This record gives sequence, C-alpha cells and structure tokens, in this order.
Amino acid sequence: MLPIMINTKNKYALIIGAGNVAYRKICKVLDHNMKVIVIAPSVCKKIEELLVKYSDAIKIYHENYTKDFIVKMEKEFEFFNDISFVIAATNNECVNSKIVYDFKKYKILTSSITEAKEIDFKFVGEISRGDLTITVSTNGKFPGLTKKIRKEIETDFPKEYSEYLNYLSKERYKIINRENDEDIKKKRIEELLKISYEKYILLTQEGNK
Ligand SMILES: C[C@@]1(CC(=O)O)c2cc3[nH]c(cc4nc(cc5[nH]c(cc(n2)[C@H]1CCC(=O)O)[C@@](C)(CC(=O)O)[C@@H]5CCC(=O)O)C(CC(=O)O)=C4CCC(=O)O)c(CCC(=O)O)c3CC(=O)O
Ligand SMILES: NC(=O)C1=CN([C@@H]2O[C@H](COP(=O)(O)OP(=O)(O)OC[C@H]3O[C@@H](n4cnc5c(N)ncnc54)[C@H](O)[C@@H]3O)[C@@H](O)[C@H]2O)C=CC1
Repeated sequence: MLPIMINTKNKYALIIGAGNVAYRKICKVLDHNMKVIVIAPSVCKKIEELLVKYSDAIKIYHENYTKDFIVKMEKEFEFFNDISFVIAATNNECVNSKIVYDFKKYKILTSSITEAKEIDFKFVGEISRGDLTITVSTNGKFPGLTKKIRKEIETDFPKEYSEYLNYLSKERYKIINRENDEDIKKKRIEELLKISYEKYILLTQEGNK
C-alpha cells in the first residue's frame, strides 16, 4: 500500500451503509471538505444529525444497494465522474464484497470496512496540525493500535505546531527566492531546521513582551 495525499476538492465520497462505522468515515471525509453520497435503507441517529447540519454536503438515498443503483446513478447523477472513491460500509460482509467487486469495473477506488483482500485503499489514523499531517497505519493488522499510537503522537505535537510550520515555511521561501548559490541555499535551509519548536515558541513569547 502506498501512502499518498489525495486532492479531494469538489469531489464526492460514496458511502454505502449508514451505521456507526459509516458515521466515522462520513465525519472524516466531511473534515476534508468532501461532499458525500450515502446509500442505506436505515440511518443511525448520529448520521441523521449530520444530514441536518451538513444538508448541502450530504445527499442520501434511502435504499438497499443493488448493482442497478450504479447504472441509475451513472445515468441520473451528473457528478458521477466526480466520485473519488466508494466505501462499502454495511454490516453485511457479502454486500460489502459485492460492492468492491462491482465498482472495480467502473475504475473507482474502493474500500470496505470488512473486506481486506480486494480493496484499493484503507483509512489511516491521522494527526493534523495545519499543513502538517502525520498518518498511522498497521495495514489493517490492528486498528486499535493505530488509535493508541495516534493519541501518543498527538501529545508530542501541540496545536501551535501549525504556526511553527508556517513560520519555517515563510523563512524557507525567503531563502529560496533570495539566495542564488545552491550550496549556501542548502546550508541556510539546514540551519533553519535547527530552530526547534521550543525555541520558536520562546522567540515568539519574547517578541510579544
Ligand atoms: C482496515 C481498516 C479499513 C478501513 O476502515 O479503512 C479497518 C478495519 C477494521 N477496524 C476495526 C475495528 C476498529 N477500528 C477502530 C478505529 C479505526 N479504524 C481505522 C481504520 C481501519 N479500520 C482500516 C485500517 C487501519 C489500520 O491500518 O490500522 C481508523 C484508523 C480510521 C477511521 O476509521 O477513521 C480508526 C482509528 C482512528 C483513530 O482513532 O485514530 C477501532 C477503535 C475505535 O473505534 O475506538 C476499532 C475497535 C478496536 C479494534 O478492533 O482494533 C475492525 C474490526 C471489527 C470487528 O471487531 O469485527 C475492522 C475490520 C477488520 O479488521 O477486518
Ligand atoms: N472498518 C472499521 O473501522 C470497523 C469495521 N467494523 C465492522 O463494521 C461492521 C458493522 O458496522 P456498523 O456501522 O457498526 O453497523 P450498523 O449495524 O450500525 O450499520 C449497518 C448499516 O448498513 C446498512 N445496510 C445493511 N445492508 C445494506 C445494503 N444491502 N445496502 C445498503 N446499506 C445496507 C444498514 O441500513 C445500516 O445503515 C461489522 O461487520 C464490523 O466487523 C467494526 C468496527 C470498525
């Protein structure tokens, strides 16, 4: 599995199933500003609340998944080509496997909350501090361990880490734009990295005095 960052701007996630696990996946894709299409005959309470809160971002079809649904969507849904990926998130392993199988033909990336073998991607644990993203994965071996490690890392990276990154980034671009000598440029960028997060915080505190 190759860990990459996918541009999800103006893209749809198709989530089939609307239970507790689907809820977590929906929250995650909404967090990344995606739009969501949900297909499920019954919807858990937490998702019902999301439907109210994010009425512009979520579209729901109250029905069972069937292959005919893809054909119907392809014909009727003008944004079909904007679907980035599908997540089979029902509590029925056979249905989830069927979804993975069916969507492969449409060349849409497919994942499942129960199937591990044929899927194209898996979700990862994620720590975000502005533009800094740290991800954790056990390749499906132990999601509970992913959660534990994610929490441990979170304490090492305070929220202000995003400001530290912004500061370093600005300084880095100054060096890149002003320095023509490649060796000096490289050296100055290395020196910039010697400013630790702790040192940056001290400097900003002194600056505010
Ligand atoms: C393969 C994968 C597919 C996918 O969903 O993409 C998958 C599969 C399964 N998860 C299961 C269980 C749990 N999953 C979590 C939590 C998370 N699961 C997530 C991702 C993934 N889960 C993918 C690979 C992740 C990796 O590589 O490690 C995270 C990272 C992302 C997210 O969902 O947002 C999020 C952590 C978020 C965080 O806190 O950082 C917890 C903890 C909790 O809920 O508190 C439990 C209960 C404890 C336990 O069992 O470990 C089960 C067993 C179901 C059963 O018992 O039958 C399966 C199915 C199976 O294993 O077959
Ligand atoms: N990947 C993960 O992170 C995790 C996966 N799991 C697995 O997920 C499954 C349970 O998921 P929950 O969300 O708790 O289940 P749930 O029972 O809360 O929800 C199931 C949802 O699937 C829908 N559904 C059922 N058949 C359908 C069909 N044919 N078409 C469309 N929708 C259909 C139901 O209407 C309901 O909305 C379990 O099998 C468990 O092994 C459990 C924990 C974490």
